[in-house]
Amino acid sequence: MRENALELHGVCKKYGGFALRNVGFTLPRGTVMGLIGENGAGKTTTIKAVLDLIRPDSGEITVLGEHGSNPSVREKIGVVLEDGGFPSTMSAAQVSTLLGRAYKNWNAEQFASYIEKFGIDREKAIRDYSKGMKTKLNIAAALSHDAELLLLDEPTSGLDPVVRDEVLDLLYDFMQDENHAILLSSHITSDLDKIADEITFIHKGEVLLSEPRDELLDTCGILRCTADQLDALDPSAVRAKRVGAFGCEALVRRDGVPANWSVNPVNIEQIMLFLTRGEDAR
Ligand SMILES: Nc1ncnc2c1ncn2[C@@H]1O[C@H](COP(=O)(O)OP(=O)(O)OP(=O)(O)O)[C@@H](O)[C@H]1O
Repeated sequence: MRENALELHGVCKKYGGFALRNVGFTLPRGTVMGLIGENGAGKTTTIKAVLDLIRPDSGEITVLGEHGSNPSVREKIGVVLEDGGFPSTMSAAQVSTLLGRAYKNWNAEQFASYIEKFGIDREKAIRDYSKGMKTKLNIAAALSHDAELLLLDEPTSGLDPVVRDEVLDLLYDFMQDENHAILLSSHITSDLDKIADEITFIHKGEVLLSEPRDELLDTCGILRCTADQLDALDPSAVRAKRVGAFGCEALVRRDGVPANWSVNPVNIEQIMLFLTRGEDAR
């Protein structure tokens, strides 16, 4: 069996008022995983732990079969970090020279072609870029050194819908190699609807679910019912609920609800809202 692109087991990291608690998930090669969660849930902290930019207090992380600090592994990871970036005085041409020294497999022609495709002036200093241009530069860099795993923190935020679609197409092309994998954090759930095979949902530093997206959407739904009906259900069928004065809404497993009850389809955004804001049922 092929090794996983990424494995996290029991990863803990404590800051003053925040802690990652027992974070664990597995990203198989050939898979795009969307890492979702509200602001401050711990997505960036998780990605930084994978990159060995912060040291977890405990737990194990394996990247492409090795420890993330291993230089040969770092070569194979393409990264876009929200607060990462290149010195603002540099131009795209200078970034290419810099990365040509950093990566053995740096492909200057490929980078130049992305830069041209994205309409970026090679000689312009990054400080004069728009937010979207900076993101595009970072994505071009991540895709230009023969990486096998992309770790992308909010790669499409700040991009207009047309460029967002272009970026998703590039990620789709990247995934044509079945050895490749992508972990991508995003608030833009419509992007995840287009590209993610798996969804990992992190809430207050804990993974609440990590499942194939289609299975999640097929097996779950929204039930609108009375409090008595909700109480009559097997508790294991109810993943989250909201109880109001005039009725209840619950995120349910379809197979735990009587066949003659109507269960509405659910999307990723609704699941995220339920698990974040609904009463915790499980
Ligand atoms: N170096 C640090 N020292 C102290 N606290 C930190 C540090 N880095 C992150 N945190 C805290 O950890 C929590 C999680 O932050 P993180 O950036 O991982 O969230 P996130 O899910 O990526 O959020 P967002 O969607 O807003 O980017 C936050 O409360 C943040 O303030």
